Amino acid sequence: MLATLSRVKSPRWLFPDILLRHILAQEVRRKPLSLLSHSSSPVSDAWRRKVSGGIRDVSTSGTLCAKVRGQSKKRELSEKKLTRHFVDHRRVKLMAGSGGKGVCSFHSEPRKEWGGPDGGNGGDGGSIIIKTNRYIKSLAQVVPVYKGENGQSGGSKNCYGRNGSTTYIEVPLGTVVKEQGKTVVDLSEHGQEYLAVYGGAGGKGNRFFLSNENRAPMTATPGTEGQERSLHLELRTMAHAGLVGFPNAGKSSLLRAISNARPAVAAYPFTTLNPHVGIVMYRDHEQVAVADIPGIIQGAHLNRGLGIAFLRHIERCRVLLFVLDMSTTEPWTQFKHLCYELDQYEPGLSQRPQAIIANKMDLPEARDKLETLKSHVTQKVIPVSALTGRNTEELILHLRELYDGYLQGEGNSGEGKPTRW
Ligand SMILES: Nc1nc2c(ncn2[C@@H]2O[C@H](COP(=O)(O)OP(=O)(O)OP(=O)(O)O)[C@@H](O)[C@H]2O)c(=O)[nH]1
Ligand SMILES: [Mg+2]
Repeated sequence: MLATLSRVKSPRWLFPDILLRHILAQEVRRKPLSLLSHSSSPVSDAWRRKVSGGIRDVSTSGTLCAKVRGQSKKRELSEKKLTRHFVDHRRVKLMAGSGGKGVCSFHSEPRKEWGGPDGGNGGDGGSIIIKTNRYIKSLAQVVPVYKGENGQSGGSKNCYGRNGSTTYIEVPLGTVVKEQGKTVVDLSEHGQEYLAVYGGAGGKGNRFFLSNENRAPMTATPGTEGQERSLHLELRTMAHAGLVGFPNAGKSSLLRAISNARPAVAAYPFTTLNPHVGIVMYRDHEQVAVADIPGIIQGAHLNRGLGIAFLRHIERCRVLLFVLDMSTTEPWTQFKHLCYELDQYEPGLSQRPQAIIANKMDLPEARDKLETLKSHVTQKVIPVSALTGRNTEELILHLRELYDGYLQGEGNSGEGKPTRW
């Protein structure tokens, strides 16, 4: 091709650059690199360098030219970072928009002496609505103060002011709205709305006051102030089952073993600082949500350790899985302490349908204690090893039994029913 070009001695400018680049690229692909460098082509080296500027001589394959990207897998947030992102309670001040003021004006037109009143009403202030969204997982995006949009003032020529638009505060499923310590509403369904503050009514223009007695009213009223409220939003994680245990008992390891959740695991207490929810999948497509919460210690209700405030996250769990570390001296005492702390948070909380998970059964010291533990408790004890995954099937099956029992029993009453995931 290049030979042809040289033979006809066509001036370079006859070929647009783009065409020449294409021709040279074809040539480059066809010839081996060694030949290209010693090519006897009449095309000058400088020109060749120019037209092949954008062409890679060595590789013309798309894969090698492509930008090298890192793995597309989303990086997991560390527990410390997650603590910054995961906010489970917020105090908010809500101020609805005020109504726009009504206007006093009279129609004026040439040769129309008595036009009459034509002042329009003001628009209503915007209300503020709290709405649940299942795709939001924390209250982090909720800001401390919300101010609704004010209604616009009315105008002359009977123009009404525009209403202030409604402000929506999106919150996760399971948000409880409290005012002065009392629960106002429990938002547990996707798309559920709670009208928290009403916008003020728009004022009336003087046209509104026109009557047979008063043909030229001068009265126009200002809009009323929007409602104001201080509310406390509290998130209670929605899960069917909750893992309860002392720090280091292996709750997070267990959740990793039975579900797709990836909470951090480490050999020191209080690794988990935020609740994590994992979904256990069954063959019939049933899904059971299991929540891993921070560890509880003896005296947690006196604010020892991390306290028990995070127990709000298992308040909605209908099934409790007590995870005991079988390598400790007296796992059954741990169980008693756990029940006591739960009852301190909410009397009767420890009485929910439950099972005891005897974890770390791979350790030799654990095996001897299993029978003693069984003799101390009446509940079903499931020996497992979260580390090796041994006997987790029994746990998964028993969890399903507890879940089905809940669905047939009190679950059908509807009250406090956790969402299906
Ligand atoms: N040998 C053995 N070690 C385990 C087992 N399960 C968990 N561990 C270890 O116990 C340590 C604590 O495990 P975690 O899953 O972080 O415990 P946790 O209960 O979530 O702890 P906190 O988040 O602090 O409450 C880790 O070093 C785990 O590797 C088990 O079945 N066998
Ligand atoms: Mg943990």
